[in-house]
Amino acid sequence: MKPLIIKFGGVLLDNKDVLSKLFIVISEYKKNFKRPLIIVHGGGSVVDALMDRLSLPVVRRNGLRVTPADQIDVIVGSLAGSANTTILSEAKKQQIPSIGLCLADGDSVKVKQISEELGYVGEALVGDPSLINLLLNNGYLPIVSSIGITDEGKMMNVNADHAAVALAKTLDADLILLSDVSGVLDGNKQLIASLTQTEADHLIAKGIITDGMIVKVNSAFEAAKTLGRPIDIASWKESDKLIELFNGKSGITGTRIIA
Ligand SMILES: Nc1ncnc2c1ncn2[C@@H]1O[C@H](COP(=O)(O)OP(=O)(O)O)[C@@H](O)[C@H]1O
Ligand SMILES: CC(=O)N[C@@H](CCC(=O)OP(=O)(O)O)C(=O)O
Repeated sequence: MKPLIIKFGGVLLDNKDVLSKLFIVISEYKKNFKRPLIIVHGGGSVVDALMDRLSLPVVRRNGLRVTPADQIDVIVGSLAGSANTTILSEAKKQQIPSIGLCLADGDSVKVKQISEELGYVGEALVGDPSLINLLLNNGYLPIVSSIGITDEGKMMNVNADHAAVALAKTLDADLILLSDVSGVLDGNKQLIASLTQTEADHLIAKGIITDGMIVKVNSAFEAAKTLGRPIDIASWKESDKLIELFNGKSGITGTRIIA
């Protein structure tokens, strides 16, 4: 059975109760279904809060955080440090054997600087599956932050949806993108059950899909095309539906992205 990557981030990391509930579901899933799981996480809102406390500016271009040299250390501390360890703590509470990693560990996802303008922001590329497969074969749950390192040894901030897609390609894994919304919403804030690239392009052009959701939808199409299967975007809030979602059942919840 293919491994499953569950990606989450955003305000979930500020919400310990919901994060705890999600880990109860993950623990149940691990006990009942022998499928290897991997978590990839972001934590953009945790970084935003830290930037605010440090009076550092937050600038995003096309959904990506501009990351100057004087911010990369605090972003690494926030994502690969506190966000990663917060998630690890929830796994430990559920007695799930787990390990905190970043994209550079085992060269699992390769990273290349995107442009001088964006600063220390990395493009996520297919890497080496060996380390994560070794951990999965030994029963560990890898919890991977979206911090990477270039071949030249520069730390990079990677959008966590991009990171999750690159890791899914590396491991030939299934992928679910969990967020703080029930899925992709239309102009009347109603959930869209499934989306093709043409429909999505139209909603982006009309300004109905904006900001981080543009990155998420485009990442999902990229993954769906390469992996040859649909990708679900759903909410981490709907814990009662997640097991079925993890098992690939359609029409349960969220938006199904179809290449
Ligand atoms: N059409 C849309 N449907 C749903 N969410 C949207 C849409 N357009 C923009 N968004 C915004 O995208 C956000 C999710 O993207 P993002 O904040 O990057 O999520 P995450 O942190 O989970 O990766 C939602 O909270 C919402 O504010
Ligand atoms: C380059 C870039 O934009 N990096 C993101 C990484 C975190 C992330 O993607 O977090 P979510 O999954 O919560 O959105 C950032 O700094 O916010």
